[in-house]
Amino acid sequence: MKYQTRKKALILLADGTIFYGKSVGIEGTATGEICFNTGMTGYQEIFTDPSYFGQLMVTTNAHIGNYGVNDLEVESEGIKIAGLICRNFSFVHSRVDSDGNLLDWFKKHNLVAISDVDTRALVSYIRDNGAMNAIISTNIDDIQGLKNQLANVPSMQGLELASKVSTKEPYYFGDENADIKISALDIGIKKNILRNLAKRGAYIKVFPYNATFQDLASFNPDGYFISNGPGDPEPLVNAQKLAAEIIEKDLPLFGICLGHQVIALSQGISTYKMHNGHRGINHPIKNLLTGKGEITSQNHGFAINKEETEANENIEITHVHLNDHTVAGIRIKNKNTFSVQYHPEASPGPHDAEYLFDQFIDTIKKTKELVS
Ligand SMILES: NC(=O)CC[C@H](N)C(=O)O
Repeated sequence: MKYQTRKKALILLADGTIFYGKSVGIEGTATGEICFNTGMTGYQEIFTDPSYFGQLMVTTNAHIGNYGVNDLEVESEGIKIAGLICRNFSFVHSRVDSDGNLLDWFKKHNLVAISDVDTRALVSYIRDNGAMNAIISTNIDDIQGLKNQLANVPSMQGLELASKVSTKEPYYFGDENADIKISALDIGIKKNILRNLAKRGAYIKVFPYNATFQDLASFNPDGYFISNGPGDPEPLVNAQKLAAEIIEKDLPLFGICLGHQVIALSQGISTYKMHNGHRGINHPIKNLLTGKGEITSQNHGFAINKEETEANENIEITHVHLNDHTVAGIRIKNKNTFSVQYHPEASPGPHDAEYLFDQFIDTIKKTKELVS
């Protein structure tokens, strides 16, 4: 498609600010909370990460689409972001193992995407003014109509979205003859978490968001896992109850991101909406148990309350985010539960934190030895 012939498109923020750009070719309107990801690679993994459900993504990488798409580089079936806002959109791509073009993939999923936006100005604006809802559209003439539509978009605070992306039916992942069995609660699980567990010798049964402890326990697992996912963790009362039960019974439990927040809530620690979340693949973390630094992949807009965590004598803070000192990891003292706010499975991102999967498998093995 010729650059000059593309339709004008706009981004209208909840505070009335407007940014203009050009449609990449799919006409329409999309709404959600606007957020930005600073990763320089991994757009396809980001677009398919269920944690982004309900969010309009601004990519700070100046080029999107240049390496095409690959059917294997997905974190779930289908695109999960609500819409894309970028600087330069590549209508041609070049990469030996790509299976196709990003625009064709967007067309297949009917994703509204806007390019030629001054993303540096937009990101600075939302960085300074905080997370907010927005609407993007190729119908640029009826601003009042768009404002009315935007006013009806629910706020991310208090929003339950896990049920929208969770599996409807339980399913299995990995080798059924594996030594270790894990029951995973899917509140928006990324595939690479399952790949990381399976790679370490686990056979996993994945359960829907509303499964009970009895459901998960019926698989006779050696360990339990609570996944990442979209939305506010607070309304996820079923998952919190499940976490509390697993912890109470002192069974091995690992939680990532939304799962980490659910575990904290189950122990009476509150969560809050951050001014702007952490979304990128170079976030520095300090592991307080080893003193070592890690560069990590992150994607979250909520966090757990630090003062309450420090004051809770059953919980130890194991990791902190070095940019803003928010809590990045916890463990329950004298129990086999730990969780992190970031993404050890990366995809995209660095692999510094993969040791957490080893730690989980070791915890499971030790508990198994004690039981047998
Ligand atoms: N990646 C995630 O699990 C995100 C958790 C939660 N939806 C948040 O924004 O904080």
